[in-house]
Amino acid sequence: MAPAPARATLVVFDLDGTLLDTHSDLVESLNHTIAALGLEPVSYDDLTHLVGQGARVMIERACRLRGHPLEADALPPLVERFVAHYAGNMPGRTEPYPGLVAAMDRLSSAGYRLAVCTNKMESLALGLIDKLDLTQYFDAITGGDTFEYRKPDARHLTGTVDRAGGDIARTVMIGDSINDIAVAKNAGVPSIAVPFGYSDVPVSSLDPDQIIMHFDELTPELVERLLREFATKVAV
Ligand SMILES: O=C(O)COP(=O)(O)O
Ligand SMILES: [Mg+2]
Repeated sequence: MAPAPARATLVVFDLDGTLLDTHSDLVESLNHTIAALGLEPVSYDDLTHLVGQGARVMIERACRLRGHPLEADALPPLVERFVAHYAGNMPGRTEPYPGLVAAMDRLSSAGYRLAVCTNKMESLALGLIDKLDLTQYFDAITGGDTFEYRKPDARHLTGTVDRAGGDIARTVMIGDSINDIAVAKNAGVPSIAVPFGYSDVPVSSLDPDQIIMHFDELTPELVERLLREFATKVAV
């Protein structure tokens, strides 16, 4: 019997702060949301401590930051207010980071599959990617509410890989913050960190396998080298 064809190599992207510079719209919708409680607006610098676990946690953290911890029943209407504002303004000022589209073209033409694994709500991720006309690049897009678990739980990444028809042994994860590097470590795949997103610590302290400063550096050669080096490391 002929051997089964090798499954495609998959590059999985985080969304906020990695694929897309979403900061203006996140700050604007968050401030619109907390203004309902009379709270002072937050700034871009605050965002690095607030983003990472989806809108619910971001709102909770922003309220705490403004000295107004929330009771459990206060949260759902605020989440609704955030989602309505954010979805209503998409794509707003959000745009892909420089060089992203060229990098995705380069990888796709070389036969690589691409996917998104974000802790953003799935509906917001799908809507935003669609508004920016990028949907056709991805074999799977999963959000923080797609499964019962989310980054840094390994199953969010392995579930994304399954949906994209990938192979966990031929997968690389790229992201801007601790959840992305941690999910890669938890799932046993190499990671690439970008320093231009929303990490509250320098990405080098997260111990990724590679840091790239610009998407020009994201090439098939880099992906192959990381997979090769990672396999050797694991085998030792
Ligand atoms: O929206 C968030 O809180 C996190 O989103 P990300 O996982 O795409 O960075
Ligand atoms: Mg991110």
